[in-house]
Parts: sequence; structure tokens; C-alpha cells
Amino acid sequence: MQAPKSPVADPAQVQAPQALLALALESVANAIFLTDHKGKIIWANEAFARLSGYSLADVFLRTPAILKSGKQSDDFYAQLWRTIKSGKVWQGDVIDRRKDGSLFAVDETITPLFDEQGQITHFIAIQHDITGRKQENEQARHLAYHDALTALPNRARFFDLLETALLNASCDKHMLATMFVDLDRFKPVNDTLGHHIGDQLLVAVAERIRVALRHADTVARIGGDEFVVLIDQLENTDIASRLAQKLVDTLAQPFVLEGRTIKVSASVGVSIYPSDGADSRALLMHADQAMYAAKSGGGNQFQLYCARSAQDR
Ligand SMILES: Nc1nc2c(ncn2[C@@H]2O[C@H](COP(=O)(O)OP(=O)(O)OP(=O)(O)O)[C@@H](O)[C@H]2O)c(=O)[nH]1
Repeated sequence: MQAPKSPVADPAQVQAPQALLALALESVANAIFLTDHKGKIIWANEAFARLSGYSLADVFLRTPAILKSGKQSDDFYAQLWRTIKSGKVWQGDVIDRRKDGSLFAVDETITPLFDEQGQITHFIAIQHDITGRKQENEQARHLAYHDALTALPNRARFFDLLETALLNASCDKHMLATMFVDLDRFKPVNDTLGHHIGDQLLVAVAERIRVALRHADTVARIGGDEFVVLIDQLENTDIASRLAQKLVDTLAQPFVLEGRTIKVSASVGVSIYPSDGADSRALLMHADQAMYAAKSGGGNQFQLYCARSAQDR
């Protein structure tokens, strides 16, 4: 079989309904391809070539597997095939790969075509390009859950992660630690060196905290100079103390920004699940109280939450 040629190009010249239909399918803005009952592509329109980068000759008698991006599981494709082979319409979002290797996202509908005996003869796939919409959604999701200055997770994201970690911790009966990290004397940096240096310092602080911890630990920025940390699957409280001291030490090291050496320090408060609180609100509140105890002690130190001393305050 040879790849069919494009139909006539000028709709005004086309009289026969079938030729007009062929021209309409060729010219429509949605990418469309037609396969035989085994899934081999026997026709594709110009919009498909524009979207995928594959000409009809490239894909002729190949299967749509040529578009596979690796972003969907084998189960996904198995389910798709089960649906259309049973004679039903399949509809869903798919991420495909172009001829040049780049990815694109489509909202795709695949419809089986039947002969008079009710046997499937072909499948027709119609794709609507949603790459832009997907990217916008992802950007919006990222903005909703991340701090714009440091790109760390924000308060909302931190609480989501903490809730999930707490669910797992209560099932598996393991401990976790939350830490409240607040810079000491950050305001004078803004006041004397300017807000833009203050911003750079916050970015550098975020990076130092991240580097001091393991990849699996979570660091979030929840306010001006306030960061929180989640240490999951904590083996013992000594580890939390050691990590808190590590944060205090790393943040006490001078920062060099735009050729200036800047010294700040941090106060860190630590609370442990389950001994210091059973839920996210209690844990964060107690880590915050412990942080204030560290600040009252002169800063540049950490404190573990202590229920008795919190009652005395
Ligand atoms: N540069 C910069 N400053 C910010 C940002 N958000 C909040 N701030 C400033 O951060 C400061 C935080 O206030 P404080 O926590 O009282 O400052 P501090 O000097 O560290 O106070 P102590 O913790 O008591 O030592 C305020 O001056 C805010 O204006 C930001 O995104 N960028």
C-alpha cells in the first residue's frame, strides 16, 4: 500500500460531497489520523504533521506507538486498547513525543468505525493540542505551592506534606521532627543594606538549610525570615538535636553577597511527633514556642520543645 496523496486544495472547486469531506478532514485544525483495525496508521492530516512533526509518509503503516513519550504507563495503553477494541470510544489526555524528541500534550478521542456486520474496520483519532494549557496549569500549581523568592515549598505545601507524613508516621509508628528556623537580626540587614540584599540573603539561607539536610527532608519558607523543616522517619531525638545544631552552625557562618560579608544567626525550635504533639498544628505551635525560647536565650542556638517550661512562660 502507498501513502495516499493530499486531496484537492481549493474548497470552492470541490463539488462531490465525499471530496469535500476529505478536504475538510485534511484542513481541519485538529490533528487527525486513521488506523486500520490492527492500529496501523493509513492516513493523517496536515494538522497532525504540524503538531507531531511526522509527515504521512513517516507514519504510514506504523502504529501510534511511534508517538510514545514514556510519560504514560503500559497499563494506560492497555486500558486504551481494551476500550476501543471492545467498540467503545476512548477519551483522555496523552503526552506524546514529536519527531524532534520534544513533548506535546493532547486531549484525544479515539472512535472505532464499524462495517455493516458490526466488525471494527478502523479507528479514528482526533487530537486537540493542550500543551499550552498543561504548562499554564503546572506553572499555576507551582506558584500556588512554592515561595516565589526561594522556590522552596510554601506554607500550604508544607502543611500538605506534614499531614501526609503524620498519617504515615501514625500507621508505621515512627517519629518525626518539625523545626522552626527564624533568623536573628535580619531586619537590620534590610534596613542598612537594602531590601535586595535582604532578598539575596534569604535565598542563600534557604540554600544553606537545604544543603545541610538530606534530600528526603523538607524545607519550606513560611514567612519573611521564617523557615520550617520536616525530618521524617526520625530514629531518635538525638538526631533531631544534632541536625538543629547543624542548622544553627551553618547559618552562623558569614555570607558574602555582592562583595559584602554579612553575619546573621538563627534561632531554631524543635518539636517531635508523637511526644510533643499529635497533629500538625500542635507540632508547629510547639516548634514555634521552642524557637522563641532559643531567641530569648540570646539566639544562635536551638531548643527542644519542653511542655513544662512552655507552661511556665
Ligand atoms: N528582604 C526581604 N525582607 C523581608 C521579606 N519578608 C519579610 N521581610 C522582612 O523581614 C523582617 C522580619 O522581621 P523580624 O523577624 O522582626 O526581624 P529580625 O530582625 O530577624 O528580628 P528577630 O527575629 O527578633 O531577631 C522584617 O523587617 C520584614 O520587613 C522578603 O521577602 N524580603
